[in-house]
Amino acid sequence: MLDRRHPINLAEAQARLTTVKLPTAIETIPVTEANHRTLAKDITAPYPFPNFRRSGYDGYAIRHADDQGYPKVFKVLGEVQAGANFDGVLGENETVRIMTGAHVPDTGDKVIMLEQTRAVPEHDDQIKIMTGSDRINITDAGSEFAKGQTLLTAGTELNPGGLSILAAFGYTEVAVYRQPKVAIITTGTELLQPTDAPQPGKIYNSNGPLIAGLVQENGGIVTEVVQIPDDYQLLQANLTRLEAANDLIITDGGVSVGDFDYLATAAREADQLIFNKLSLRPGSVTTAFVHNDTFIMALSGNPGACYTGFYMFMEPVLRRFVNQPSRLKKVTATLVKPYDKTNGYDKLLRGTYTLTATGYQVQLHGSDRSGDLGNLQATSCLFMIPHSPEPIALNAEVDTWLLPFK
Ligand SMILES: Nc1nc2c(c(=O)[nH]1)N[C@H]1C(S)=C(S)[C@@H](COP(=O)(O)OP(=O)(O)OC[C@H]3O[C@@H](n4cnc5c(N)ncnc54)[C@H](O)[C@@H]3O)O[C@H]1N2
Ligand code: MOO
Repeated sequence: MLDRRHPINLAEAQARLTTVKLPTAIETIPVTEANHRTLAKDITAPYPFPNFRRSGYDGYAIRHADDQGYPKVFKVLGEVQAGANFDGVLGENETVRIMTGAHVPDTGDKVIMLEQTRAVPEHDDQIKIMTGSDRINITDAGSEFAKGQTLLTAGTELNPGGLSILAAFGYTEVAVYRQPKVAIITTGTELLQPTDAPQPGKIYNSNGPLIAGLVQENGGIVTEVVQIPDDYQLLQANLTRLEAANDLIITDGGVSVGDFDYLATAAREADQLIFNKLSLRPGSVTTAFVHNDTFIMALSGNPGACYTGFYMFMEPVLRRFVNQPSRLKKVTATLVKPYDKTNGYDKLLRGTYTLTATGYQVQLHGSDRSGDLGNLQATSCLFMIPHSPEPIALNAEVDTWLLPFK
């Protein structure tokens, strides 16, 4: 029997997904592995930074009292390399040669740059400072961060800049949100293994690598990509097995109303059905449900629908798992290429965009068909043609989502 489904629109489907409980958790990992991970706790400065008075130049450290009457010869008490410390005391017209980044002696009040000095022939222990300097050329201890100051706040997605701040304070480990473990089940008796020879009626599994790449790119850990024929027992067995070891499951195909669309059956029997019909093309059959406490995103088998469905529904879930908003940037763009078809459903098309002086411009790139995949490489945005009995006007303003990593 054909079950009645209740289509909802994109916004409603996305809103429902934000209420799904996710098994988020915090883990501690090495800082060296924390790029693009989300901080779970504020990071504070364990000590002032810099934690010593630091020379900003290669030159000579002198006392204020001696900072006059140039040109003048100073006695050089020693040399302070970056990393070294000079324990002595500067007396009248005494100096130390000091390198950029080195600890300035407590009695040094100013650093005169090397370029403002001249050697004193036959007196290696002397230096002639030719002119003074308005600038101190010393970075004070604590001038960038005071002890206890917040360096990075919880919720920050770390990048190499943030990692360098952590490293600067000697942090080796950091508390971050755990990445979701994601299993992918592709379904279809028509699917060949990559090593199989082409056969009539059969196709290679292109959505498996597509979804796996998208999950990884958006912060998930792909634990398995399973390929099964249309078989309800096999599907159930795999769902049960993978639910036990994963945070999220993405399935692909078998979600429509056909005789072998077993994902639709599984969704009907789920603990919680979130939606199983969208008033949106492609991907009207896209389904979401919770089974054995695991969120399952059932994407359409049609490659174009699989792709748009991932970005609209799965990417925000993956990002929420690590406490981050979606990376898709929603903008309004001007439709600069005619699109003459009408549709009872809203249409989400694969496009390319440019940013001009007057704003974003968008156009369909390649095919608008759900079963086509030739434009997935070049697509840089998705844009919405709202349902209407009339074709959309050229230069109409359309909702557009700029895709990440494109
Ligand atoms: N009687 C109806 N038939 C269909 C309807 C409908 O409302 N009534 N909806 C159509 C629409 S719209 C879509 S979208 C598809 C959705 O189908 P499924 O998501 O259940 O996917 P399948 O039927 O399994 O496959 C659809 C298509 O995609 C190919 N496919 C499947 N898996 C892969 C893969 N891993 N890699 C590449 N291509 C794949 C599959 O061979 C089919 O060609 O249903 C319509 N039918
Ligand atoms: O829902 Mo389907 O619109 O062809 O992808």
